[in-house]
This record gives sequence, C-alpha cells and structure tokens, in this order.
Amino acid sequence: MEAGKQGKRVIVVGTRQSALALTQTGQVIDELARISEEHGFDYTFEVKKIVTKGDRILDVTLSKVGGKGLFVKEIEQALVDGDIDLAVHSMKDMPYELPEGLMNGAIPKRVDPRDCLVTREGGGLDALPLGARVGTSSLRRSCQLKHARPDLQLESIRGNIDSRIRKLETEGFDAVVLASAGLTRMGWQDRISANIPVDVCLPAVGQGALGIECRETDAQIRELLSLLNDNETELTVRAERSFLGSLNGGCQVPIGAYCMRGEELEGQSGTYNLIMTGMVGSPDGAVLLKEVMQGSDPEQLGKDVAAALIARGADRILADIGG
Ligand SMILES: NCc1[nH]cc(CCC(=O)O)c1CC(=O)O
Repeated sequence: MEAGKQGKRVIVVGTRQSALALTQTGQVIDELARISEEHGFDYTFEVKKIVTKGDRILDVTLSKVGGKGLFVKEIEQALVDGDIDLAVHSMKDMPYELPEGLMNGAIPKRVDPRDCLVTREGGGLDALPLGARVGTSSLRRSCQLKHARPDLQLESIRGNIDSRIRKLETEGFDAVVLASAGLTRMGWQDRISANIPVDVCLPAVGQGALGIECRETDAQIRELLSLLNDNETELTVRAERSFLGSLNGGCQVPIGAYCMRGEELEGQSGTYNLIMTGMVGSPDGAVLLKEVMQGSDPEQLGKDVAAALIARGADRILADIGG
C-alpha cells in the first residue's frame, strides 16, 4: 500500500441515522481520533447521516422486501461519489460483494456475537412458558429457536432496538430476540435477560463486528483504517463472509455462522487454526443443517463449510425460500 501523505483533512464519515448506527459511528470516530493523535495526523471528523432503503421501509417485513444490502447501498453510493470518505456499517448488514472501487478498510475488534433474549419475566429460553410468544423477524433466529423449542410462537417484529423492546410491553410478547452487540453498544446491557449459546442459535455472519468501508484509491484513509483493524476479528469474519458468499445469501435467509480463532500454527507466524460452524435451515425449523470444520485459510474454510452443507441439500432449502 502506498503511504498516505498526511496533511490537514476533514474526514466525512457516513452512517445510518438510527440510534445504534450513530452510537457505533461515534465510538469508531473516537477511536480514529485517538489513533490520529497518537500518530500525529491532523485529521478531524464529521458525521453525515444517510437514509437507506432499509430505514424507509421499517414497517414492512424485511424478508418480504428481499434484496441484499438494504442498509448500505445509499451509503456506498455516497462513498463512490466522494460525498463521504468512510462508512461505518454493522458487518452483518454488509452484502458479500462490495461495489467496484470500494473495500473493507478495517474490521475493528468484535464484541459479543451472540443473540440474546429480552424477556418480560427475566430468564432465558428455558424459563419461557409453553407456547410463549417470541418476537423476531429474522428467519435465522426463528428457524433455530423453533428447532430448539417447537412450542414457541415466533412472530414478526420490526423496528429499531428501542422500539422492539417497547413492543415487548405494548404488544404482549413474552420475549424478543436481539443481537447482544447492539444492546451492549447502546449501553443497555442490563436489558439482556440471557444470551443464547451459539450452539442453540448460531449468529448472523459478522454479527457483533463492524465494517469500515472506504475507497480503494484513498491511501490516507486506508493507512488510518489499517491501524484500527483487529487481526483475529478480520480472519474469523473473512471465513464467515466467504461462507455467506458461497451460499449467495443475504441476511434475510436462515443462514448462520460463527468462526473462532484457535492456535497459531507452529513455525507459521500469523497463520492460525480457525474453527467454523455454519448452518442453513428451513424457516419453520423443521430442517436444520450444521457443519463444523477447521482450516487455516479463511476463504477456503468458508467455501468448504458451504460445500459440505450444499452436499446435504442446503442449496435446495435456500432455493425454496427464494434466498
Ligand atoms: N438487523 C439489524 C441489526 N444490524 C446490526 C445489529 C446490531 C448487532 C451487530 O452489530 O451485529 C442489528 C440489530 C439486531 O439484530 O438486533
């Protein structure tokens, strides 16, 4: 990479305008400002809020709208057009393929990847009464929860985190399912009744991680972002995204994956054993296929796990639901 020439620069950061998006963008900017100061860069940061298609249709069930990248397309266009210099996304909202000329400049350290339950009475899955009403509009979550607890009534719920928690009270749900990461980033971790173990509910690809997108040609930003990257998160998220890419899935199909980094390989500095679990299921939870594999090349591992699931019929399940 060409070293950037550091002069004075106002860096415009694009983000969605939800409370969570603004909070996590603020956290990234604080971190980038700290890094800039540490390295003697004369950078200041400005936030630019961008409304995405996903924000405009928050009242419709997303899986019915379909399409990939509902929460990122407009932001990526602003990046291509030069209206912003970098964009902060929730990694799990990023489609596998980025537009020509854009790249993932940094994947900062991941927080808790698990889903969690926010329940009316407290306690986790085991504490939910028979036939409890659980709110989620994620096919991945309903598939796995239904598989673990066939008695549960999974019902669609949309909106930002705060409105989903409110609906727990106003719409009489016994529980809603949310990403632990979102609640933690908002400082609302005391609302988490229980985290759901990954072997019960495999998270979405990239859940708990952020993706910082930039232009391939912007050497200054690339240099800055490289200082924010977390190697362990990058390796594991690359494996999960390779899996997603091989299955051609967006975040609206029952696909889940979680990769962990194991030991560094002997005599191969920077190369690690990676352990990944991938799943594909039917929306009603009747079919749930899982594979666990190990490897040291993230892209290859993702492809291998996808191939193993496809060999067991994952492609037919996904074709059936139009994924
Ligand atoms: N689907 C929306 C979304 N996109 C990112 C997060 C927060 C979690 C994360 O950053 O992985 C959420 C909320 C949720 O799923 O509860």
